Amino acid sequence: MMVRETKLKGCYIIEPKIFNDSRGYFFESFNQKTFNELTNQNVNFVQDNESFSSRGVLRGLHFQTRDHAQAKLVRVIKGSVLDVAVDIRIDSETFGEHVAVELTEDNKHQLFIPRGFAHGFVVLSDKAIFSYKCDNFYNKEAEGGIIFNDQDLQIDWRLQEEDLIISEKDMELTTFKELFI
Ligand SMILES: Cc1cn([C@H]2C[C@H](O)[C@@H](COP(=O)(O)OP(=O)(O)O[C@H]3O[C@H](C)C(=O)[C@H](O)[C@H]3O)O2)c(=O)[nH]c1=O
Repeated sequence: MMVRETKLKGCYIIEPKIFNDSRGYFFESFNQKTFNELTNQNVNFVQDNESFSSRGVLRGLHFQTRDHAQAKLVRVIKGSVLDVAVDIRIDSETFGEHVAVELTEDNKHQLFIPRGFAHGFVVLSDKAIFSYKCDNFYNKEAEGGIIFNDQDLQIDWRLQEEDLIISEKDMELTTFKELFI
């Protein structure tokens, strides 16, 4: 497993070691000991999620507030997505900055997103199965979000806006500025 920290402190790209042979492939999609050693974290994941989406679906940007904040370890089992993590830790040197990482069934890369981030992704392939681990439970009442095309965040989602498929809920999310004023 290779781990490298992004420009956002505590946010890591993980490249698992893939064992290919004549049957196909094997890799450890998560190993708590290796993960905690290489990322210097002590994360205890409690909930696994999976979503299936078609090309153009954009889920996010979402977070959970205060004690319900979630760290996530995200990956793609089928297809490809552009995964975006936004640093919304108000005391962070990279407050308001984001990383955008292509996660695909071929590269098998994973992104660890610590608590204090907003998260979203857009599907670049025809279909995508997105799988992720959370270190805190879902809490509907604690859900928050930032509109995908926020003018201050300036996220390049790669696809044309007219090709995006976004839920009504996500189209009503607030702006970054409104969150912190
Ligand atoms: C997140 C979640 C949702 N739900 C229920 C609530 C809704 O009835 C249904 C769909 O939820 P939602 O539209 O919020 O799903 P996504 O848009 O994929 O939300 C996720 O999108 C971005 C990418 C994230 O990082 C978050 O994990 C999460 O917010 O599943 C649950 O029962 N448990 C859960 O943990």
